[in-house]
Amino acid sequence: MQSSIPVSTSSQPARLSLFSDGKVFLLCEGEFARYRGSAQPQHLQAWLDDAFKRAQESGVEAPLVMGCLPFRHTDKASLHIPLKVRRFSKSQLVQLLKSDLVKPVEATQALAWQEVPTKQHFEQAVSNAVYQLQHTALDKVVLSRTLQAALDVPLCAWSMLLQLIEQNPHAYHFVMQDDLNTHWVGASPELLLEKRGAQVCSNPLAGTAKRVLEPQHDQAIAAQLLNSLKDNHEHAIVIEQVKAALGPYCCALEVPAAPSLISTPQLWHLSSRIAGQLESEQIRLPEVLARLHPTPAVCGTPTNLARTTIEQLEPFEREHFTGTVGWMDSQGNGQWAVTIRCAKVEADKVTLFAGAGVVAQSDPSAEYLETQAKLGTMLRVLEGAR
Ligand SMILES: C=C(O[C@@H]1C=C(C(=O)O)C=C[C@H]1O)C(=O)O
Repeated sequence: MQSSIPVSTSSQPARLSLFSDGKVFLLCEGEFARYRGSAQPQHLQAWLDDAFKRAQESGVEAPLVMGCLPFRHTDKASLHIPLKVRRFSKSQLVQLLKSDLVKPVEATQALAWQEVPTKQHFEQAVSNAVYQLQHTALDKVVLSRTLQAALDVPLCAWSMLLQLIEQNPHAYHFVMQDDLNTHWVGASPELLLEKRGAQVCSNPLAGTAKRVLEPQHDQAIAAQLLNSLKDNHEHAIVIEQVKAALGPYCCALEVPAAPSLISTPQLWHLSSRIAGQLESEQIRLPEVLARLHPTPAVCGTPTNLARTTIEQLEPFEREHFTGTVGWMDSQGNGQWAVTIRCAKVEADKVTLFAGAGVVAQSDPSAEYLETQAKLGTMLRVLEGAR
C-alpha cells in the first residue's frame, strides 16, 4: 500500500513554517516528509501513521505534523513533518524574526488592489443568496471575496508575520509554506479544534461588528452585537452544528447558554467556547476534524447546499482560506485554527481573503462592509511589512 501514499522525503533546511496560539510559537525547520494528497481522513490517517513511524525510526525528535487542510474535502491537504521544531515565547520569536528572518526590502511598492469579485458582483451574490435563503432549505451561507495585487518586489512572509504579531498579539499566527514560492500567512482569531489527551475544545465565532476608536461608541457597538437577533441567529446555527459534530465523540460536552464577546483590534465577534471530554483518548484527531469542518462559521447550513451555493456564487478558489491550519503530535494532540484573516503570498502576487455569514435578513452592502473590515487585519500589515 506504501506506493499509493504520496510521500516525499527530503531535507531542505530552507523550509520554515510557524504556528502559534499567541503564547507558544512553534518554529518548524526542514522537512522529513511531505503530504500533498487527499484531505479525506482515512487517507490522511494512513499517511500520518506511516510517516510518524518512519520519523521516529529515523531519529526525528518528538515529531509533529504541521500544515493546512483546505476548505473543500476534495482539494489537496498540504502537510509536512519538520526535521526540527523549536518552541519560543513571543518576545524570543520577535527577537529572532528581527535579527535573522526578516529581510527588509529596500524598494517599497504601492499595491494596486483588484477586487475579485467587484463590490457590485459581491453584493449581487449576497442578494442571490438572500433570495435562496428565503425560498429554499438554505439557512445560512458564508460568501467571501478577495483582494489581489501584482508584486514588483516579492513580499517577505516573515516580515508580514512580525507585523501580525505586533498588531494582533492574541491570535493563532501562522506562516505555512505550500510550495517553494507560496506562503499562507495569517492571524486567525478562531479555534476549530484543540485536543490534549481526552480534552477537546472548539471556539467558534460568528456574528461580527466593526470596532471604532472612541471607547464609549465601541462599547455601544459591542452591546448592540450581543443583542442583535440576526447575529445571534447566525451564531446559534454554528453552535448547533459544532455540538452535533462533537457530541457523538464525547461523554461530556459543555456549551455556554449564550455567546460572549471577543475582540480583535478591528472587530467584535460573538464567541462560544465549547469544551468536551472524549469517550476515549484513542479517538483520532483527523476524524473529529473532518466531522467538524467546515462549520457554518465558514460554509453554512445545510452544509452541502451551502457548499453548492458557494461554488455557484464565488468566482475564485478558496484553496486553504476557510480551511484549517495547525499541528498534531504522534499521540494525536494538537491545535487547529480556522484559516481566516490571511494572505496567500506568491512570488509575483498577493491575495487577501474575507467572508461574511449571510442569512435571510442580510443586507448586501452591510455584508460587503463586514468583509472590508475583516480584510483590514491584513491590509494594515501590508502597510508596514515592506
Ligand atoms: C469568514 C470569515 O470569518 C468568519 C465569519 C464570521 C461572521 O460571519 O461573523 C466571523 C468569524 C469567522 O467565523 C473571515 O474572517 O473571512
